[in-house]
Amino acid sequence: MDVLSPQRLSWAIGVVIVTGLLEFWRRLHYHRSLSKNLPGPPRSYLFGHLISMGKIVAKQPKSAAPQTYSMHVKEAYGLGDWFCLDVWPLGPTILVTFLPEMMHEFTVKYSALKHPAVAEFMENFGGEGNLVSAEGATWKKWRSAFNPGFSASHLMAMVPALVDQCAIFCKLMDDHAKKGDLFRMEPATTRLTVDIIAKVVMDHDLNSQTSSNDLVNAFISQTRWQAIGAQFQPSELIDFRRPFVQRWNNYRMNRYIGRVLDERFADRQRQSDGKQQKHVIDLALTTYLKEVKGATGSNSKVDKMDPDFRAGAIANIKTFVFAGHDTTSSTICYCYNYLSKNPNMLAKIRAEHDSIFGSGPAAAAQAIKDDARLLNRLEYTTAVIKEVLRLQPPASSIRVGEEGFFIHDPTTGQAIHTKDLMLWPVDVGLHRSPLWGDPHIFRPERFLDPSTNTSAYVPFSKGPRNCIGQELAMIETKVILAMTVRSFDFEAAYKELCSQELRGDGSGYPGDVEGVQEMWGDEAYQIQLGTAKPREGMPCRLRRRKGVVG
Ligand code: HEM
Repeated sequence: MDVLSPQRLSWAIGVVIVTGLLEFWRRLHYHRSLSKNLPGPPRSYLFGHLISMGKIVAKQPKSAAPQTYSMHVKEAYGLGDWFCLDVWPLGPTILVTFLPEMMHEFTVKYSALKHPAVAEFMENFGGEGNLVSAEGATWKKWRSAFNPGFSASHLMAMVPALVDQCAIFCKLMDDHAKKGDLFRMEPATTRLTVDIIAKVVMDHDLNSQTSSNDLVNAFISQTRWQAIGAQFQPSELIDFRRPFVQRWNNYRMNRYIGRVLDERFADRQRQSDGKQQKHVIDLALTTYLKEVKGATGSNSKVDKMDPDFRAGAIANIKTFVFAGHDTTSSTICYCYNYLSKNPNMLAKIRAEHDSIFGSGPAAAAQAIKDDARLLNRLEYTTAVIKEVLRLQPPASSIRVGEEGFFIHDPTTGQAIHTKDLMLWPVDVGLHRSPLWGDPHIFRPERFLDPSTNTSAYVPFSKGPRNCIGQELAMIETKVILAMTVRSFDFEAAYKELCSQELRGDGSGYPGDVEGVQEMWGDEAYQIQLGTAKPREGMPCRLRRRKGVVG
């Protein structure tokens, strides 16, 4: 008998189709049962919340950052401060919360595991074992190894190097001011912050502000080709070039960082005094050498790096370079934008810099180098940065629920079983919650008032998985503001998006002027590009302030 007879083939195909449909239906039923008794927008059995979500997304600017959608869903459907979004099969069933008490339950009181979407996102920016998505013993090992690299004393010691990078940035901004040209601020702050983080993490000069650097070019390309799952643009999922470009970029990053790591390892083997340094790269090597020598009980030199260790170290250095620049660069852009729109606050921050560094901006760099502790006196500047991070937080934590783990509505006490839910404390929602009184208003003074309730303020997340680089981010943003806000007047130039100067700048931004062009009255709304960034890279013009030297 013919094994592959037409009848048998039809039966086989039929069985596969029916099995597939049954499996689809089983999963659909399971996901719908997760969201069945939870609050959320109007829902249907077949589409879950997809239709309700789609209506909201359609009213937003085309490439708005997904983290902003949940706020609009809440407003449009009159929901409370936590609710469910069942978007299966496009994604997992999400429990969104804007409540600090609820977030506390799964980030501080109990640190739930990161959602698999985090590892998927980090795959192309870090890789296996990276600190952001690693768990358990691997995370613990790396976090405790790297913590000393972010101690206050080490960061203060790094300040002169930061000032040198900022001086290059000031020179570039001065050139723009002299030309009076139209340019995008985000690519410039990205190159500044990536040069800073490479210095802090690898003790290495990338010089990307003034020349082309392969590592930085690979990072920028990787961000543009975004990991699947970070953007809700279906067209991106079907671009056949994506996996090839991402792999190529990963190869370039690994090759570059691998070379720096190998050189450092060789240098270290040459140094007989085993000089203790606190750059992330040195801390990684110290951990390794301790492990190897501990295991063999030997004091002799270790000639070769174990390939597994080397891959883990590269993944983590890459992660630091990514996480350390992608978020801070947009924070700096937003600082300029908010200050330019609020002249009273601009005057206040300038007055603070005058009083602490003396009246000429040129003197600030040397003053900071001489005494980095001056940065601790910048109270108003700190409040401005905090307020920028409140309104425009670049990232949130995303966790996964588990069997037997419940979180609670703090008002009603309702217990929610978290199994198979994505737990998303959306920073934008927490930061624009009614708890703040005037949530959509830029008012740095709130952070100077001890009576302000800041429990919902979580730009760096909370608990053991909070941001390891938060102090560095604050320090570098303070340095850059201290060295620039008194020299230049900044003006966002969204009205000039169609200009040839921007269209031909090779930045990759789309120059999109179709459809809705603002969110919460702000044209510089966040889009998703790596982490959340100012739309169109914040086109702007700079002018040198009249009568100011330096
Ligand atoms: C304004 C700047 C920054 C913001 C808003 C920010 C925000 C965050 C947030 C929300 C998390 C938690 C992510 C999660 O739970 O999945 C995080 C984690 C992390 N951040 Fe930052 N970050 C900033 C700057 C930096 C810098 C400068 C560095 C590098 C030195 C850095 C390195 C990291 C790392 C390695 C983690 C993972 C920590 C862990 O899980 O142990 N970040 N950051």
